[in-house]
Amino acid sequence: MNILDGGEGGGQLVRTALALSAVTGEPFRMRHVRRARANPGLQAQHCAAIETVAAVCNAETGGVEVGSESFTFEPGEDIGEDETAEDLVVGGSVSVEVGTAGSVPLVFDALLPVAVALEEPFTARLEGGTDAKWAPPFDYFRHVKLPVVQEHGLDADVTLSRRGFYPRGGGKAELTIEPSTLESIDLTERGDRESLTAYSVAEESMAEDEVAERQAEPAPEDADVEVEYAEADCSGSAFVLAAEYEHSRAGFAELGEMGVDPETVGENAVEAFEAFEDGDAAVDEELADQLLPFVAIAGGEIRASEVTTHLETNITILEEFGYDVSVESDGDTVLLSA
Ligand SMILES: Nc1ncnc2c1ncn2[C@@H]1O[C@H](COP(=O)(O)OP(=O)(O)OP(=O)(O)O)[C@@H](O)[C@H]1O
Repeated sequence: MNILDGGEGGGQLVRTALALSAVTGEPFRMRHVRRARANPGLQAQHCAAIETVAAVCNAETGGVEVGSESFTFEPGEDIGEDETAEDLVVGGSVSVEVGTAGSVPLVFDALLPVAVALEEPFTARLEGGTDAKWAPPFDYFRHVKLPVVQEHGLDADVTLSRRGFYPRGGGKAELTIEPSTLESIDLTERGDRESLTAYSVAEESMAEDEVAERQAEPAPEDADVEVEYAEADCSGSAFVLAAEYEHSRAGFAELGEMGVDPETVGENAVEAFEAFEDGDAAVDEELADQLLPFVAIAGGEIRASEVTTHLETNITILEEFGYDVSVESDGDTVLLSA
């Protein structure tokens, strides 16, 4: 069994380990889960990711509860003697409640790479936060990350039936992954920008104050603007600026917050977008760390703006599963290759 140390990073190490364990069939124990965080151990969102990925590969799990700093994950509980790792990953579906506003897109992140090991389609129905803090808002997942992996051969589809904001959550979304073969992920040049779309969403009671329109006000003039007011269990808002380039994509997301003007929410995302366009990275910082497991599995090269701690710690987990990802400085950018 692979013994992993989760102490140097956050929940992303849990998600990466789950995906790779399901893909390789290699069981693992993770110790010191989120040890340096103010609330160490597994949180509801991580337990939901474990439950979801366990369902797709028939895994036996141990120590999975909120606050636990050590857990085990063993794919293929019922595996027969003459079966191989590929037989572990089964099709079907699972319904999981993340609870309150725990992030649904982060649970999807853990499941998405497992498509490369599937024999039959698998659907995960999740309930929780669709637009939660410290996580990709739903429109980032749907309009930035998912298209990138789809363009590289991953067959998956997502639908949203209800938004869920902090603190109540209650959002509902479903991800279906199909058996897929990934192509090498080569994202080293952006090329010219082909489109820019601002997705601005707010809970319906905020329409009176035109929150979604005001978030989108600072968007560049050439951006298409999509404003949405959604029914949800509590108020909340999100803004995502999604850029599509000749060879790549990038997204810049902000959540609305009490005491912060909607215009400032939009401005923060626009500033991040402008800084990105001033540099030479091919993908935004968050996408770089989220694509790493795909680069490890399929090979390829990504040009990112810098080595974030998310990238560094994620690479250590990939290495534990036998994947080799190198990081090389190249002028003002870094090249991640496998
Ligand atoms: N604004 C954003 N846009 C896109 N992705 C984001 C954004 N904010 C965070 N993310 C992504 O969310 C993930 C957060 O991972 P991280 O390990 O920090 O979170 P976690 O599972 O909530 O655990 P922890 O609380 O331990 O940090 C990362 O993959 C990061 O790229």
